[in-house]
Amino acid sequence: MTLQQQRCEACRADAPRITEDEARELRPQIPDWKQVEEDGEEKLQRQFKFANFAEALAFTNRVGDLAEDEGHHPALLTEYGKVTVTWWTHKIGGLHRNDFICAAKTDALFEER
Ligand SMILES: C[C@H](O)[C@H](O)[C@H]1CNC2=NC(N)=NC(=O)C2=N1
Repeated sequence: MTLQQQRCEACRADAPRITEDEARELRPQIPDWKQVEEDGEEKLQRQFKFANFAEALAFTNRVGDLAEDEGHHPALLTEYGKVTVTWWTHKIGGLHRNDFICAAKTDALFEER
């Protein structure tokens, strides 16, 4: 199954961080995302461009709905014509498979907008 077809699992504090090998295998499915380190935590981040603020806000709310459906939540920065989405797993202070699934699902929302 592709990442977009998978569902997030309930993340637990003792959940395993994604391994470098797994990440390397999954990255081609989310080519527009970059892996960043912030406050010592690995995160996935992508900036989406829009025509104006209203479209950026509409997309923001759809990502919010996705987050609620999956029980997994991003950081969202909404600006005029831009939305920066950052996924990581707070409980483990780093990246879990869930974050790759949610990044792929976020791309699907952008593509079907
Ligand atoms: C109780 C609730 O399910 C947990 O706090 C969830 C909520 N959403 C979450 N989102 C993210 N990104 N990481 C988490 O660890 C997390 N935990």
